[in-house]
Amino acid sequence: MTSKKIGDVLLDVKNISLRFGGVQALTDISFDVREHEIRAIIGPNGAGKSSMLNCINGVYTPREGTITFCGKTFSHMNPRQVAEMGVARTFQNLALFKGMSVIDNIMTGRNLKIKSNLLLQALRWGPAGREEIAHRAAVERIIDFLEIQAYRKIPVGQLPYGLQKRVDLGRALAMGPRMLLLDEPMAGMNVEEKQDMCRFILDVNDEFGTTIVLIEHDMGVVMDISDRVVVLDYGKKIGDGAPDEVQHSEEVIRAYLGTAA
Ligand SMILES: Nc1ncnc2c1ncn2[C@@H]1O[C@H](COP(=O)(O)OP(=O)(O)OP(=O)(O)O)[C@@H](O)[C@H]1O
Repeated sequence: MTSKKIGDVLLDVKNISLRFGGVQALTDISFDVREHEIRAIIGPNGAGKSSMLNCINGVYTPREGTITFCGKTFSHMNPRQVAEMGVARTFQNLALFKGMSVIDNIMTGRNLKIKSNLLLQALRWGPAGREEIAHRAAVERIIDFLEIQAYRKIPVGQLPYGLQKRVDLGRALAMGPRMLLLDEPMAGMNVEEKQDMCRFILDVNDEFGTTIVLIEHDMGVVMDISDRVVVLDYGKKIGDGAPDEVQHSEEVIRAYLGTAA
């Protein structure tokens, strides 16, 4: 789609299988994500998309298979370790503190980067004070980038849903990720909010060089912004390729696109 430079493989998912009791959520899934790519994961409800994302960011431990990120292979990893390796994530059902302001919510994304101890932070003394100033500046840059300056001090719970999703993106960006996992970033949005979110995703990818893996149900969005698409159905991979290829695959049309609303 664009002339941007796609790099080497950043994430390599190999032969991942995952079960929940009697439910086979994922069966032998393999795909890769290249540096600077926007990679979509699509499929009908219950296809295994969120489970796949949860395997990548260490929330679920797959029964079989490996995940290699930045050349490091793991089969067991907790979410904190994954975050420390540079993977951030947004959630389908927002993971924000509704009573806290926009700025403080985004600041929580900096937690992993804060080095000074709690007492020094509380006193805002010496290095802790300087560190806090640097983190606040980073948060302000994200607020400007996402064009939410007017809402900085407002409790997130008072904002419309589309803006809350933008704050959730800001929280993830505050982690300074190399790869961003977005779980249905446009869900529940109106057309205008979707257009805004698309623009921000493309800008994050372009300006920060962040690699993006997203789950999305809106086919128009997926086809517009993705470089490559993985298609899951009943936990199996049934398609993988450029949006055009995937769109014209008979198996994909039968399983998903043909039945899309
Ligand atoms: N924590 C869990 N415990 C038991 N079963 C689960 C759990 N999470 C997911 N499943 C099951 O695994 C399968 C895949 O679910 P998953 O949520 O990954 O699909 P999805 O493609 O993300 O669906 P949706 O588009 O509806 O969000 C489904 O059959 C689901 O019921």
